[in-house]
Amino acid sequence: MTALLEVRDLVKTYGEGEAETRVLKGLDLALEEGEFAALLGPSGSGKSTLLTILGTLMKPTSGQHHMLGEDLTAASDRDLTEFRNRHIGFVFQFHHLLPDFTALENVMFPTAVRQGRETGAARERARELLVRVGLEDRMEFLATELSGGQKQRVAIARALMNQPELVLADEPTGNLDRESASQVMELLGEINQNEQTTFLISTHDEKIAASCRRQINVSDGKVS
Ligand SMILES: Nc1ncnc2c1ncn2[C@@H]1O[C@H](COP(=O)(O)OP(=O)(O)OP(=O)(O)O)[C@@H](O)[C@H]1O
Repeated sequence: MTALLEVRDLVKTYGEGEAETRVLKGLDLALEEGEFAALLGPSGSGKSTLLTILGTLMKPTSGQHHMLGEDLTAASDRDLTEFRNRHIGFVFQFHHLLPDFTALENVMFPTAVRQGRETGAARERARELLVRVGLEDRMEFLATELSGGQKQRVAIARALMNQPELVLADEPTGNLDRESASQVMELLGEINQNEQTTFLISTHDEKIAASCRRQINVSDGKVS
């Protein structure tokens, strides 16, 4: 296997002076292509902070960050945005769907906005993805007309729109009942198997973590 991403000696502090909180304290982590990994750790241990940095949405205070052979450590904000749009998908606990738009529009819009136009190809890809996540009969439903599990499926389809190599999921099942949670995990597992997409999934749920092939524990600012 080839390393998809690697961070070394990652440090992240929030605040300054007396208020300074050191959250990541020299964390090292490598993810191989095609991994399906759970990110575990007590509340406040820095899981979201790590995902935000791996997603290039925030820079670390210090440390190295490489992905797909690119050194992201010193990249400009503009380059990071482009890199993120091409290579990384996000799924959050609260799906952040646009309530007044349909499932199809929610999947298609981020790409359309980025491209500055709505292409037929984007619509086709969004349709395919919604079929893929089992929502072929809900494409034209408004986000508000969907169940929690269905909304999360839409969010997963949206995350896959640009065929990212890496999907970062922050508590993707945190808001779901047990059955919807295991369906969502099954779906992520299928996508991982079929498309070799790498997944890093933060969770507090031991069962969810056990269903992943690798468990990564964060404690005291490092991977233990
Ligand atoms: N923007 C911020 N400013 C200051 N402190 C922050 C900020 N974001 C997070 N923190 C602090 O960093 C620590 C780690 O937070 P983070 O959200 O990464 O933890 P987590 O492991 O994801 O927690 P949880 O499991 O509860 O979601 C916490 O102590 C938190 O208070």
